[in-house]
Amino acid sequence: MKAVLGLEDGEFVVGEGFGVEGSCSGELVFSTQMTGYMEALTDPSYAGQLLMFTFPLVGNYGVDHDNFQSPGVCALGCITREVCTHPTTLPSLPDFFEENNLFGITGVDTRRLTVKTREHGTMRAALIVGSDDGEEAVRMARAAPDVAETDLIPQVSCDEPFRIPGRGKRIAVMDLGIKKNIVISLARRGADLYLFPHDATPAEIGACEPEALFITNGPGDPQRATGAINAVKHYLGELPVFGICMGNQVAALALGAETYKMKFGHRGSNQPVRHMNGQIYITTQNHGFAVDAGTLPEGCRVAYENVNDGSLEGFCDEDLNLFCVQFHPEAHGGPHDTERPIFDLMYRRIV
Ligand SMILES: NC(=O)CC[C@H](N)C(=O)O
Repeated sequence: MKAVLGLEDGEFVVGEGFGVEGSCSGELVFSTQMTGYMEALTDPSYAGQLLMFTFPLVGNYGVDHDNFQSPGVCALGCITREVCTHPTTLPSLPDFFEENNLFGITGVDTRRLTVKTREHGTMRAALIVGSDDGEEAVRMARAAPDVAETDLIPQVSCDEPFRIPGRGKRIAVMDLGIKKNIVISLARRGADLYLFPHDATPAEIGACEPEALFITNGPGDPQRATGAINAVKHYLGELPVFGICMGNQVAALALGAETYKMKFGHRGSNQPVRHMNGQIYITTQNHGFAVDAGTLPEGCRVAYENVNDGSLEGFCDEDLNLFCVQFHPEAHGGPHDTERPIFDLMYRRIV
């Protein structure tokens, strides 16, 4: 089956399709992770994006549902150099894509397209499976809305509040598209979790009598997370506030700081961050927006920065008991270096 990937700059690449015939368009992003392709594809923060892997072989250990970070694939499409059709025991990625009506393309020089994305900045793209009409793919790419104009959070947030009971501290979680392993990391510490939809009001959140507020990861522009920004504004200083990834950005916005769109973002399981004490950690990341550290108000302290580009990777405010990170300490996929220090620190801060 033919497939074609079109870019907004007019280039198109013809390859071999997998999954089902059809098309999608959105932002083309690359991940440098070497494993963890199912964790990434099912990460709700990839909603609205076509996910391209720089690692040349994807799917070589099949599809294991234990790795899923949400019930299904959230990325719009999957772009690979080579996809494995015969993993040893588990179902193959192409078979899974076919059964679940998903779009994939293989035979693409993803490293070249990654270099191009790094030079040009993130582009809109369209993937058509079942066709090699490159001109049409380019047209679709150019017609795709900008990610900052798309309401992605409601697509992946829970519809109704729900509880994941634990014997420990009560944490209200604003679900902007939470990854399963964040739930696991919090539950492992005994947390009694109350999850709320993205538009829950402070009063609705308050009904569970939380001892802390946690803002999750999520897709798209953090400025669209207005419910979460309001919740942080409301509870800041009253409850400890924690955030991961979009949660970090939301907390900064609630404090009056600014976020910006990065040229091509950080996505992968090999992103080095430096704690301000000098220690380097290798982290999992998936973000295209960042907090402008220079706009953080007085009282906030930068806790982590990215080793590659110096961008903000975490900050805290001791007086307000606020602590957030831009990277993903829950990993999955990726190294577990920061799971214990970050989640232990967050949990210990709940008094
Ligand atoms: N993983 C996330 O929470 C990503 C946050 C936001 N969507 C960004 O791209 O920066």
